[in-house]
Amino acid sequence: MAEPSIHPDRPLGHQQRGPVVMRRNQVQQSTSEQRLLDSRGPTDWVHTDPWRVLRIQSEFIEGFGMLAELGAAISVFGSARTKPNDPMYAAAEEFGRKLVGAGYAVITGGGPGVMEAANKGASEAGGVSVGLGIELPFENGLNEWVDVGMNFRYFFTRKTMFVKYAQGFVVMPGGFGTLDELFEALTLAQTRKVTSFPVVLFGTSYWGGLADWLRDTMLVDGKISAADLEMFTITDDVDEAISYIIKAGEGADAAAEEAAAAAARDVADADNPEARERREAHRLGSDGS
Ligand SMILES: C/C(=C\CNc1ncnc2c1ncn2[C@@H]1O[C@H](COP(=O)(O)O)[C@@H](O)[C@H]1O)CO
Repeated sequence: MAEPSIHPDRPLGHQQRGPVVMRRNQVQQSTSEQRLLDSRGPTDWVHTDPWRVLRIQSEFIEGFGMLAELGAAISVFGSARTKPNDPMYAAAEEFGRKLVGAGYAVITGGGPGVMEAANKGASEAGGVSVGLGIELPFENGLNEWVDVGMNFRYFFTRKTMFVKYAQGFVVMPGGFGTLDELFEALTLAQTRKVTSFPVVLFGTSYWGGLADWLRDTMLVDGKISAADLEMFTITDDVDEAISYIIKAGEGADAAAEEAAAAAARDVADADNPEARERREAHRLGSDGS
């Protein structure tokens, strides 16, 4: 015997799902909501790609939500293995403190080593100390100096946050993870996927060999251009690094203001072409050309 219709106003053998009509043997015996609320049934869908896409989306949403109002920030990258007695640990801590002094929030990977040191310096200086952690098989969790943090499941979502919310990068000595983050930043800037930002490689003896190879091999072999080598600077001086970042930030602000003024002029000129001609004539007259 047929089950009674769950929609008293619709006949058996007829089903409407949004704009879709189903009749006769196409009628589903349960509603979407029933299936959503029913905990029985197969669970392998949690390991399927469509479900992963939703998890990835939710990481972007959580990350964007957490960082949207962060303000100016600098990402500090570097080895997870740097010990507290290493001079680079002290330097990263100094970076954390001085970046906060210069008005920046500090973003790290939220892990141990250099990340912990930079978070410690930033937190102790009373600034915003951000940790974007990553779930790893040998999970350590966020270091204790992270004041605003999130643990990401996916490296690529997390890397988007490092780039989207930072106005510059400090790269301390590190391994594969650090190189990955450095070259992601350089590639995005080189391909104009992001506005160019300052990148400081800290530690001349550590990074010097890499810089030499980039110049003597990559550049000579035509795999990069000379301008690409100007996307970063190398130093052993924290104050010099911070001045470089601040100066680049001022340059970027001035360029953004000029671009906004030019856009406003374009809009005004579209309404008033004579004003544009007068301005152009004045410019040509005043520089003598
Ligand atoms: C290796 C150990 C723990 C790893 N824990 C990490 N937690 C958070 N972020 C990490 C971790 N490991 C690497 N990263 C990211 O890569 C960069 C450092 O990698 P490297 O290979 O050590 O240079 C760093 O900036 C992080 O974003 C146990 O000690």
